[in-house]
Amino acid sequence: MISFANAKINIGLFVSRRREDGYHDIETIFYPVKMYDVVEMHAADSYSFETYGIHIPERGDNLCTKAYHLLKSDFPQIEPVAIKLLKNIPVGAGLGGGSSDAAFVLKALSEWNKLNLKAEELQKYAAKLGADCAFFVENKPVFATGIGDEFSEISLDLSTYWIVIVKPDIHISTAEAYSQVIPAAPEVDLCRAIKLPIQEWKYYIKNDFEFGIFDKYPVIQEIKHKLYEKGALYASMSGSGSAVYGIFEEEVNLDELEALGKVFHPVEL
Ligand SMILES: C[C@](O)(CO)[C@H](O)COP(=O)(O)OP(=O)(O)OC[C@H]1O[C@@H](n2ccc(N)nc2=O)[C@H](O)[C@@H]1O
Ligand SMILES: Nc1ncnc2c1ncn2[C@@H]1O[C@H](COP(=O)(O)OP(=O)(O)OP(=O)(O)O)[C@@H](O)[C@H]1O
Repeated sequence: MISFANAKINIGLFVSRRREDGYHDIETIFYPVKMYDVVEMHAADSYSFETYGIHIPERGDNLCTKAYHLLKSDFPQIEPVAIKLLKNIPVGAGLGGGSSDAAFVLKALSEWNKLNLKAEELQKYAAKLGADCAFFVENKPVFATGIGDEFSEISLDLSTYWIVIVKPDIHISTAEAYSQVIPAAPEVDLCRAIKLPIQEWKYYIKNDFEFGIFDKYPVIQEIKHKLYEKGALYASMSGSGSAVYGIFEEEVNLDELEALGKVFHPVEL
């Protein structure tokens, strides 16, 4: 079984409160983008996991492996599988790649083993693997609250725009990024702001991580400025960075940006 695990961008991100458990309450909009990791699953005698493509810095088990064991602990009937992951989504980028891989493993295991798990059940498992992970179960544009795992659907379609993602050679740890934000009540109602024309978003929709991250890594801010110079209607860092996206009315030449980071053009498969 092959799954194509897509990335996400955050449109606006307010960090409102530090919780007792060390996590933070946030308000953000998650929007799926057409940039994919490939997760291949084969029947096997015992569980195994291999990665190809972009190198993933080791930090314990891969999220795909954690997803497999998490579901297997509740459903012992799950057959062993060999998972091969082709990693294309940059890591430490704020694009949610690892979370997406894990969510797609949960969905594939449920389907393959005919567990018939509903979206809400899969979301509960996903939330145990990472705050971002639950979003990828339904994978639709949503307004997210809580630690980023409570959703209300929104109507937002950017399919007629040209989205570009620029990833500088900087790996940002999500935990470290959160530790440097001072939480504050959101200044703006994101659900209302998102209904404004896109060229007005820049006046209202901001990402609270940008302030601290731009200070530490000025090149990320430079990328954002360049995207505006090139005509972006809206540009922002995604999640805790380091990737920055731009939303354009139409395709433009961004060769100049290659000097600052790798330029990705999300496309239909
Ligand atoms: C920055 C975002 O990408 C925005 O969508 C997410 O909030 C990050 O979600 P994620 O990568 O799935 O995060 P996790 O793997 O669950 O957590 C990594 C670390 O980030 C911090 N963290 C994460 C999410 C959150 N709402 N508050 C936090 O403080 C915690 O220190 C946690 O130990
Ligand atoms: N399948 C995976 N893909 C990517 N990273 C993984 C995976 N499994 C485990 N990880 C670990 O997660 C780390 C990346 O997580 P991190 O939250 O910092 O960044 P991210 O990929 O940009 O995601 P996010 O958008 O959630 O911030 C990696 O350094 C790696 O140690």
